[in-house]
Amino acid sequence: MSDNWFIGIIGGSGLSEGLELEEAQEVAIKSPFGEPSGPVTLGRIGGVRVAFLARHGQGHRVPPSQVNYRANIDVLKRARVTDVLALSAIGSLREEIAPGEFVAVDQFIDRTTSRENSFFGPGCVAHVSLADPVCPRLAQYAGDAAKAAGAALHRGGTYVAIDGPQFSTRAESRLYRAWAGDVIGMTGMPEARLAREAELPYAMLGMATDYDSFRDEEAGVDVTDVLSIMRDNASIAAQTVVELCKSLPAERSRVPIDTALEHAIITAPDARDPELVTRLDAVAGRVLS
Ligand SMILES: CSC[C@H]1O[C@H](OP(=O)(O)O)[C@H](O)[C@@H]1O
Ligand SMILES: Nc1ncnc2[nH]cnc12
Repeated sequence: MSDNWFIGIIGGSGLSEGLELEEAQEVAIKSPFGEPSGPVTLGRIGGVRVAFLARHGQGHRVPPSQVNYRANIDVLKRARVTDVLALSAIGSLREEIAPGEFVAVDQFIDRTTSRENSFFGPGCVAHVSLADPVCPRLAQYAGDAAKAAGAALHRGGTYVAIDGPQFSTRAESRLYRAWAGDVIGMTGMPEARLAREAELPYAMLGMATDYDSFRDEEAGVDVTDVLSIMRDNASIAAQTVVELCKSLPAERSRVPIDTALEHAIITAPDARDPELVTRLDAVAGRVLS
């Protein structure tokens, strides 16, 4: 029994229908940051507590730029998860990352615009470090779990986050390769930023569904191919979560990300906006109360 781990799983396009959890219970958790993508399913896998949230909602209703990333992270924090693993469909920007293969992402380039990308703001300003946006421990466990589930895994990779919903032009795809992007998706940012602000160790396993449109001789990305690879990957992704829960050590030791806000809030206590401070009760209550 590893009762001090509580794993939040954000299921992306390939996992909208959820995971099989023991003692599953669906709860609608309210957030002061608005509507999350849907209810959170709480349960256990082999004694480890798990909270599952479908990023695009049940039945994939929410497009990538309309996902309320703040509410999603806030409700997972309210559920008291200790760590967050995101499972995402990605396009490959590299010949060596073939469709069907998995990537334990470790860096992001954020090309998104107009998404709420911080819990903080006027009346409570905070600056967390994001140099290493992924928790190395969780990425290691998740990568090992993906391999145990039968995935071909690449450890490390830079994820270029775009708004979408359209796939990239050929010129954009070539540009992202020149920027040293390895994979591309529409959801990793601001999700990873917000997890850090909420002091939640975050890792992302990307499941390559296509080569992005950098190959001159090939047609561009086709969503039919993406969905077909996604369906093939879904059972490996679900098994990865099972393997992860099986592999966690009984005790969860603390990591620096657990206290990422320790010295991050720079607004003087008497200059803080009480309304915002109240909204931050789950995300930053540890340092604000
Ligand atoms: C259906 S392909 C495009 C879609 O898939 C990815 O979603 P997620 O990261 O939630 O798995 C990608 O980011 C796009 O939103
Ligand atoms: N090529 C691609 N671009 C952006 N998001 C994706 N998700 C899956 N494949 C993708």
